[in-house]
Amino acid sequence: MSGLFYITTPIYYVNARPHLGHAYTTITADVACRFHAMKSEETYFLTGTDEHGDKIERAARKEEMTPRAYVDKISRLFSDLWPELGISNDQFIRTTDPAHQKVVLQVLQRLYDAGDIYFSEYEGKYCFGCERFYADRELVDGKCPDHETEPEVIRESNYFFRMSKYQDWLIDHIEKNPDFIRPERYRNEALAFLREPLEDLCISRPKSRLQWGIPLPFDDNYVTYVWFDALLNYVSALGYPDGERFRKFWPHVQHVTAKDILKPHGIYWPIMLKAAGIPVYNHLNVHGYWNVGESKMSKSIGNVVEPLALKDVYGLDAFRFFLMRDMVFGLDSDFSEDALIRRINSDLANDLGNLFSRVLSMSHKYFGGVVPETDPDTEAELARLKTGDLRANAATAIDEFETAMDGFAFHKGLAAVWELISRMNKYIDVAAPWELAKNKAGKKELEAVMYQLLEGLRIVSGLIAPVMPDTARSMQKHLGLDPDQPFFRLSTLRQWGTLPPGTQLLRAPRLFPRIDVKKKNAPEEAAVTPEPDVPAIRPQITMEDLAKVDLRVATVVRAEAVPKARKLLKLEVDMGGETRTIISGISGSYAPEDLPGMQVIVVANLKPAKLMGILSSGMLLAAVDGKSVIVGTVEKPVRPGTPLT
Ligand SMILES: Nc1ncnc2c1ncn2[C@@H]1O[C@H](COP(=O)(O)OP(=O)(O)OP(=O)(O)O)[C@@H](O)[C@H]1O
Ligand SMILES: [Zn+2]
Repeated sequence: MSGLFYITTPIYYVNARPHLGHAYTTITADVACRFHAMKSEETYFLTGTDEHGDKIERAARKEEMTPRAYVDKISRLFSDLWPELGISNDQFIRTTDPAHQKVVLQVLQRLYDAGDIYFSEYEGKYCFGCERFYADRELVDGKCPDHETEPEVIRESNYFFRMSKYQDWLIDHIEKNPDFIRPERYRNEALAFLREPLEDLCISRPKSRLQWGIPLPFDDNYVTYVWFDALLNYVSALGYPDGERFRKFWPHVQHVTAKDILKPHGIYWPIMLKAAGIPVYNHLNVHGYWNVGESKMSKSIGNVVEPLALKDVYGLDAFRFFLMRDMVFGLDSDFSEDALIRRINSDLANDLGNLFSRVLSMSHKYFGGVVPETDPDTEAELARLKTGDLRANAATAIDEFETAMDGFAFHKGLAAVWELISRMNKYIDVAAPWELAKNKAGKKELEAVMYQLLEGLRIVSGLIAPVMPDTARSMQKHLGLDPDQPFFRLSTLRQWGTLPPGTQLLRAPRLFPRIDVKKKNAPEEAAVTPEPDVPAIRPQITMEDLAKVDLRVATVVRAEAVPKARKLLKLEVDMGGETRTIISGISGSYAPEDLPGMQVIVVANLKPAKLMGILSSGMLLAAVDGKSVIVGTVEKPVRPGTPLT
């Protein structure tokens, strides 16, 4: 463990107000930061705004403001939003900050002196919407792929950064450091890009065309264009080159971005760092897009969702939980309010909320709201007998959570916690405390059962803290713990038996009110269980009908995306004695790397069919709940090929 952690978000371009996409990236960084604090690391969290360029000049003109007044206004929309979303950033940087501009000048001058920046005339196809030149091969039918307009041919003299010189170095670096860009699909994308010769990067604009930028230190007729200005924020914020914070945190840096800026972060930035003699970052963590229907949520398209509006209706923690749980980090995800409501009702109101209030209510009923004594022998005996071993389940959940969160697989980290919650819910049903309470002889067992459940809740409350800090604090408070003490530390969570017997518990709260799907916008006050709509049961069949279907357990060996298909994955599964290819429409809910090793249930005698030109021999069983698809599996590992009867 390094003991230090530095995380950054992209600096957002201030030509429009923030939307859910920006909120997602920033919440992601916040969750990662809080998680590392749980590991007792010292953390530093940077976000900010990118404030130069002609899109901003134009946006300001449209509002009849000076660029300065305009960027002040929009930047404030971002900096004011973050506290509302529970973002714990240590610094908010603006590329118009004088200290930042000074660093940009220093680095540019150094690279110019070293011969890595040169002056050259350039003729090219320029898209004014994108503010960049396009190579012919990047155009679609001769048009800009984003704006669908034909770029104009313009001739210009400009300054260029000699990126080509560092191409081989970068390929080697990415190959030697498999986690440098993650998840893997983006590493592969970066490597694929580097298979083509890397062109030098145009880094300036003549002042005649753009004034709103940092003037080049070696030529006053030009201003810096985009990347040197923007990317250097990650070091200038730390007081590069001599700042104490730079020395301390830079060796531990991780960046987070969406895939739209993979190229600048995965290619330009490491090369800029290398050329400037600054150590290269540790990890670039890249996520996909929130889509609305078929399109990326984006301010240019105008299909944006306001994060504050959702937070105000559904509550901050529920909103943060939904974003972290529903998106597989790295893949695209469809946003819908219905999906958000489903998550709140099932995972939060039902699974977690009910568990918490059930356990607290029973503790009040049986022990007057005081944490009971317990003894290890009874606990061990219970685990052996019938009820399952919550202590072992909790240890597994913590390990899986830690591994997943370290690797930015937030959805998996939360799934591990919900697995523990589900085991605790089952534990109550099996242990049936209400039966034990009926006679005196059951007292010791009852105490042990309730103690384990309370201890399990303490652990759950700690594990959810990075994603749902307010709920975590509330749970801790109700468990009689001082929420200001470092109970969220992973090391404390690992110590089974930390909750002191004799602690006074508070009355059970309602952590998450169910949302009435019909009334939607208002969280409902009462009612606990009814589930959202499920399809009607189909007509009856006989045993003979059933016997026709051959269901087998199979183990996934390999999984990959099917090119050009949005929802399909190609799986190789081990059926015991034979390996089959199965195409399955689960890519919206699973990343290929999630699947190898997972045991699935396959309809083994389904007639093979071709999907996207690939023969699929069999079908995976899965629960389809709206847009989320959950693969059916077996409760314990079994031999591949085992039939289900
Ligand atoms: N749909 C989205 N899903 C996830 N993240 C997004 C989304 N849109 C924006 N972001 C976040 O914001 C960053 C880009 O910000 P930008 O200001 O360019 O937003 P935008 O709405 O995509 O703008 P534009 O429509 O002009 O491309 C991304 O790298 C990502 O961090
Ligand atoms: Zn364009």
